[in-house]
Amino acid sequence: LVIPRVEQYTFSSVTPSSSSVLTTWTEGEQVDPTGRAFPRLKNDLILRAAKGEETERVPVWVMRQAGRYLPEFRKVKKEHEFFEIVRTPELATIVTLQPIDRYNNLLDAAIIFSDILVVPQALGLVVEMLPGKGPSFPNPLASPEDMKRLKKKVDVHKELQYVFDAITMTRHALEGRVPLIGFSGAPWTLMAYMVEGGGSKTFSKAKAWIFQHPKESHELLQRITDVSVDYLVAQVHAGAQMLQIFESWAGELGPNEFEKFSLPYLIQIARRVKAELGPEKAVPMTVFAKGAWFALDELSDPSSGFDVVSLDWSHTPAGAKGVSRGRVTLQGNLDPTVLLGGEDAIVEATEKMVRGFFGGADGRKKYIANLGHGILPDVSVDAMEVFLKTVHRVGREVAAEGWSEAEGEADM
Ligand SMILES: Cc1c2[nH]c(c1CCC(=O)O)Cc1[nH]c(c(CCC(=O)O)c1C)Cc1[nH]c(c(CCC(=O)O)c1C)Cc1[nH]c(c(C)c1CCC(=O)O)C2
Repeated sequence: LVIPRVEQYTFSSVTPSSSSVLTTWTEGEQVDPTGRAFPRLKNDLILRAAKGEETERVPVWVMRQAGRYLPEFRKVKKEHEFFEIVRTPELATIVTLQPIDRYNNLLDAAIIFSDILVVPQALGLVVEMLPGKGPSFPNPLASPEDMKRLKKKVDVHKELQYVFDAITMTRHALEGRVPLIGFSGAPWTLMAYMVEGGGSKTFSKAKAWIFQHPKESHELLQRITDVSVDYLVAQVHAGAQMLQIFESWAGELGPNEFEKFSLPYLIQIARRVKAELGPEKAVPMTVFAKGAWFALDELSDPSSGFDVVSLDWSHTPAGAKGVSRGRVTLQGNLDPTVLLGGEDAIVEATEKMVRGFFGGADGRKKYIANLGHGILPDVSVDAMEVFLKTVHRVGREVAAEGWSEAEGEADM
């Protein structure tokens, strides 16, 4: 692996976008919950892209970047169970840093190693991670009656302090190399797991709930929302510099049901988290509503409260930009299986994507490269490197072309 030299990013060459919504980002010194100063951030590229500012290249990170495709992760997994890693701040820190260390200077963000299912656990449900099978709830919510089993009041500091400790520890260990992303599952996706008891082909149990028991479904979604707001706010206090909400099963709902059972809770989360943090502490928020191509217009509306919309691979860059109309930063959206296609396929698809989202008259801003869903376990570490390097190269090329075009115009 060739490790590039440390780059310095200038703050002065960019002008803040007038369309950056709702928040300001604290650029001064930030302290952890004990009052100890966090290391100064050396690479704020992704935060500037989220704010809508022009960037000199394209920031990039990858969903599930700390995961089974990494041999160093599999090594940790041999000795420790999944939720043991999640609950042990030292282990979560080590694993979060693995891709950052391996792809030194190629990744522009770290995402805290945890899982969306810690919130159902905090609500009182048992969740196991079965090797090779994924998450499993021994006692899912079979009917609305079962909601009695959920904790009425959840103190996130009592139930999930290990996540906050992992965030604080990781933020120190990162030494300001890249920002740290916190996350949570969106209410519908968590409800789907809580009712189905695990993954599902049809989600027929969870979907039957929303049609048979709409009132109780809203009650459940609201309870998950309330915990999620506290959970996300506390992640920022612990040191998270950006937040992503994973609505992984959005596409299981049609547009009408998404409108009722997903979107209102996503918006509520973004608005309440920002209101509770206030303008001084608010951080950029990303929504990933997988499969909800029909909701891009609404999610791009500044009133939704999101700064970044993460796209799956069902969008073309031109199509997504046409609908989103520069109101938010777009993130995504390479089909994760392209990384199984070999170097030529990766370079070609990545180049097309980066030029599509970052190029053009309105380009050089509002774009963060990522995959359209998590990286697959059978991707090689070299394929990941090809993807990251291609994003860097093409992003710089597009930015340079843009600047010379602008100079050309000024000459005329
Ligand atoms: C739906 C969902 C889950 N978890 C998550 C989502 C939303 C994102 C998405 O849609 O992929 C989110 C998640 N899960 C994990 C992270 C860590 C941070 C990262 O590197 O992105 C994040 C952000 C670790 C993990 N979460 C899980 C692993 C694999 C654990 C193992 O080694 O067996 C990791 C690294 C397990 C998990 N956890 C979950 C499933 C369905 C599975 C099993 C399938 C799989 O392995 O991908 C629930």
